Amino acid sequence: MEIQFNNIVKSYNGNTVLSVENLVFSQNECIGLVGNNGAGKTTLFRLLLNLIRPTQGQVLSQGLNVADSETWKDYTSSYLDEGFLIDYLSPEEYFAFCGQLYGLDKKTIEARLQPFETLFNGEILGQKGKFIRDLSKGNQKKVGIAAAMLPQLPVLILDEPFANLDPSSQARLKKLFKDLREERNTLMLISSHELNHVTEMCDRIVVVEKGHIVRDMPNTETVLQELETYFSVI
Ligand SMILES: Nc1ncnc2c1ncn2[C@@H]1O[C@H](COP(=O)(O)OP(=O)(O)OP(=O)(O)O)[C@@H](O)[C@H]1O
Repeated sequence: MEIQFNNIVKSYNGNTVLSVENLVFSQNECIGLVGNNGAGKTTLFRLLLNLIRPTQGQVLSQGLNVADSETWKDYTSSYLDEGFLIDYLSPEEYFAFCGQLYGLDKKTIEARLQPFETLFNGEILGQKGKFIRDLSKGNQKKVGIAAAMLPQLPVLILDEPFANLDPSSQARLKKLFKDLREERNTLMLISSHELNHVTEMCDRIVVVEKGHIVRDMPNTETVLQELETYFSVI
């Protein structure tokens, strides 16, 4: 799997919010995208998922422009925000809906949700009469992440997966991500404001600042300190 940002510019009313000359994400990499509010992280994800079109340039997934080809949808799953959910469904119904898209039967869906049991903490499944709209923000996020991980596709994109989660849930989610990476080859792209989470689980850190990639580095022992210094002084 390879995703490439090729001379990308995204502007709104002449105001450039993202400008990326060349950025490549490759097979099996776990990339942590960090940056302050408004840096351009979500914009980068939205371009990659063809939710918005670049003003200039192309995002290529396996060499094909995501704006022209549908092929990337076969191997890419994502959860950016609650807009991905269907509020009037129960979590079970939503998982069934998402599973069916990928041809998963009921048993397989149940089996694949099993590892999420501790993360769900008895608050997601089996809640009679509770729909997604009735869940807390954190629990809605858990539903969205689990649904994105359900089809076990080679590319997984998650925007701020740790935000709104309590500390135990964050630790449980990290464990799920680590297990996923040990079990299968996945190109994982996650954004986070929480530097310690990304440095704990990613092998490459990309820093976005005011629409530009200002750092792109392998995760080494000194990276967390470097990032903390960087974010405390900019
Ligand atoms: N539809 C739009 N019209 C105008 N400006 C936009 C639009 N969408 C995004 N922007 C701007 O693009 C910039 C980047 O936003 P983006 O959501 O990508 O940041 P982010 O790094 O994800 O921030 P956060 O950490 O706060 O989620 C921001 O200045 C935002 O206001």
